[in-house]
Amino acid sequence: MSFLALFPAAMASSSLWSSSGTNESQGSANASDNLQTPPTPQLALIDFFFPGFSMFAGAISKYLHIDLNLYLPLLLLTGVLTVVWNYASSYLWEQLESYFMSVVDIRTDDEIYNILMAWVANQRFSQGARRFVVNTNLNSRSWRLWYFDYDDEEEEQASESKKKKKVLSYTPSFGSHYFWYRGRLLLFRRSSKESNSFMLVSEREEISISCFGRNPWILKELLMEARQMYLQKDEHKTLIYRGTLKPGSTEPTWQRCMARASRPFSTVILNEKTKQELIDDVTDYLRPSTQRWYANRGIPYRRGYMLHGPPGTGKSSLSLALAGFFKMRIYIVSLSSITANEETLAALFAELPRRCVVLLEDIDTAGLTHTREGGQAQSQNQSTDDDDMVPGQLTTGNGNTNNNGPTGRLSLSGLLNILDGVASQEGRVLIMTTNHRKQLDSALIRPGRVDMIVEFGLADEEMTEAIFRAIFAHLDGDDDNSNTAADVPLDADERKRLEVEKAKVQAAHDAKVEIQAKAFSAKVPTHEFSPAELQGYLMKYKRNAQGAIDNIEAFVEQTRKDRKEKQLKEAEEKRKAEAKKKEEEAKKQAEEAKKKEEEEKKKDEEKTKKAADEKASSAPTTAETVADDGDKKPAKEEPKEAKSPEKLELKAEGESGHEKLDSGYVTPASGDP
Ligand SMILES: Nc1ncnc2c1ncn2[C@@H]1O[C@H](COP(=O)(O)OP(=O)(O)OP(=O)(O)O)[C@@H](O)[C@H]1O
Repeated sequence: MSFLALFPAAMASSSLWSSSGTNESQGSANASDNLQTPPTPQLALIDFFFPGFSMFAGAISKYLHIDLNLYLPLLLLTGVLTVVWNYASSYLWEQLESYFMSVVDIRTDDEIYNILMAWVANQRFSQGARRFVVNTNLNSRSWRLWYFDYDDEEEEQASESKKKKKVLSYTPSFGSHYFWYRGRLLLFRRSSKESNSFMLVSEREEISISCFGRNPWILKELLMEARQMYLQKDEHKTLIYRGTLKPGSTEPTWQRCMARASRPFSTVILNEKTKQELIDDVTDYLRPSTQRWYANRGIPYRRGYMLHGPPGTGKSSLSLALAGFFKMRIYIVSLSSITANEETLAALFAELPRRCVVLLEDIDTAGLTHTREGGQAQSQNQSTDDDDMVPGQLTTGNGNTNNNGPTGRLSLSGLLNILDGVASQEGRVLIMTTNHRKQLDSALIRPGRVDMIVEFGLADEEMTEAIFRAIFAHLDGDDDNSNTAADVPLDADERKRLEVEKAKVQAAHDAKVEIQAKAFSAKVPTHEFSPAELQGYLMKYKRNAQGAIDNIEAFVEQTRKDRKEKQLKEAEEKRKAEAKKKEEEAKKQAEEAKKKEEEEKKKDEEKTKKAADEKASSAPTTAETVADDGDKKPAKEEPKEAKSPEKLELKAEGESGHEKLDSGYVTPASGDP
C-alpha cells in the first residue's frame, strides 16, 4: 500500500485505463463491475518501470482491442529483470575486471597521454568509430601538458600540401571501444570524471586500456609501440622545455614549449676548430664507456660548458644545435627570470631526466657576478640596496644559503649546491651562457663545473661573409615547388640534362654570392656588429642581395647614430636618476634632522615638566606647615598657589636655601649676602 501511495499519478492513470479498457473490450454488462475494480499494485509498478505505460496500454486497448492487462506479470518481470541486470552487470563487470582482466590507466597530466592518443588516432578502430572526437591538436588539455605545442613542421607541410588546412585527428569519444591488437581483444575506455566540475571536459577525461587475462604484457607492448611511434615523429626535432611555475601556484615545473626542427651545426657560425672540439668532447662524454670510467674513479659524471660573448652572437643557437645533433632534449632556465630562486631551481634540477642538455641562461645575472669570498662584506654593504630589489631578483653570493631562505633569492653558493650537490642529476650536459664572463666568480667556472669555455665575438670579416652566404645561398627547398613540372614524366636523358643545367645555375649563383659576400663584408666594420644584427639587416633584403650591399653603409651610419643617441639617453637617464636619488637622500636627511630636533625639544619640555611636577608635589606640605604655624589664611587656598610653577619655585627657594633651575642659573638663598 505504501508503494502505491508514492505513485498517485500512476494509480489515477491505471484506474482510468481500467475503466475505459474494460468498457471497450468486455461490453456494457461488465462495465459497472470493472469501474469498481481497484487499481492493481502491479500496474503501479509497471508505471514505475515504464513511465506512461498505463496511458499507452489504454490506447492499445481502445484502438486495437488488445488487453495488455493479460501480459502484466510478464512486463513486470521484464522490468524487474532489467533493473537487476543494470546493477548486477556493473557488479559483475567490476569483478571480471579485478579478477580476470588487466587494465592500464592513463593520466591526462602526463606525457603518456599525448603518446597514447597519437597512437590511438592512427588505429582503424578510431577512424571507424561512429561517435568520435575531432582535434587539430591531440595533446593533453591538462595545464601540465597544454603548452600550445603546435607541430610547426607538420603544420607547414600540411599547409603546403593541403592548402593551408590543419590536420584533423579523430579519436573515439566517451564510452567503451573494443579493438583487436596483435590478435587480442582490447578495450579502450574514455570517460569523464564528475568531480572538479570547474575544469573543462577535456581536462576531466579518464582513459584506460584493458585486456582479458591477468598478464598485462600486451598492454605494455602497446605502450612501447606508441612511444616508439611518438619518438619517431620527433626524431628530427629538438624538444625544448622551459623551467616555469605551474599556473596559479608556486610549484616549479618543466613546460614543453616547442618541438623545433633540429638546427644543423653548420648553420652556427663559429670557428670550425672550436666547433669540432666541442662535438668531440660531448661525443666522448656521452659514450657508455665514459660513464663507467667516471664511476670507476668516483668522479661525478657531469660535464659543463660555458659560452660567453656579447648578446646575439650565437650562444643559444649553438646550444640548440648541440641538443639536436645528439638527439637530446634541451631544458632551459633563465637565471634573470623572477622565478629563479634556489628552491625552484633545486626542484627543477631534481626533475631532469638522466640524459639531456640543461641551458642556464644569463648566468651573469645580478648576484652571481660577485665573488663568493667577498660575499659577506658585500652582502652587508648591500643590505640597504636589497630593499629596492624585486622579488626573485638574484642576490650576492655570500656563502650562506640561509640568508636567501626567507627572501627566496638565488645566491652563488645556492647555485653551486644545485649544480654539483648530492641531489644533482648525473649524466646531463650543462651549458651556461653569459655576456660578462670576467665578472663571474672563479668558483662557478672552475674545472669540474665548467670543462670547456667557448668564446663568441662580434662579427669579423669571415663571419660577415658567412652570414651573407647563409642568407643568400640557394638551398634545397627554397624554390616554390607548386608550379614545377616535377609531376611531368621525363625520360632519363631529359632528366639528366635538367639536372646538369640546374647544377650549372647553382654554381653560377654560388659564385655570384661569393663575390657579393666579399663586397658586403668589405663595407662592414669588423667587431662592431653582432651576427644577430647583421642577420636582421640582411633579412630585410632576402631576395635582393645587391640592395643589401648598396644600403649597408647607410645602415652602419644609422646604427652608429642610434647607438650614440641611446648611450646619451642612457647617460642622461642615469644622471637624472642619480640626481633624483641625491635629492631624495638630502630630503630624507633634512627630515631626519628635523625629527631629531623635535624629539630633543620634546625631551626638554618633558624634563621641565617633570621638574615642575616634582616641585609641585612638595609645595602643599609647605603650605600646610605655614598654615599650622598660626597663619590664619585658609589652608584650601594653598594648592591654588602651588599650581603656579614660578611661585612654587620662589617658595621653595625661600625655604631651602638655593636650588639650580633648569636654566642653570643659581639664585641666592634668602638671607645670603
Ligand atoms: N654565430 C652565429 N651563427 C649563426 N647565427 C647566429 C650567430 N649569432 C647569432 N645568430 C643569429 O642571431 C639570432 C640570435 O642568436 P642567439 O640567440 O643564439 O644569440 P645569443 O648569443 O644567445 O644572444 P643572447 O646573449 O642575447 O641570448 C639567431 O637567430 C641566430 O640565428
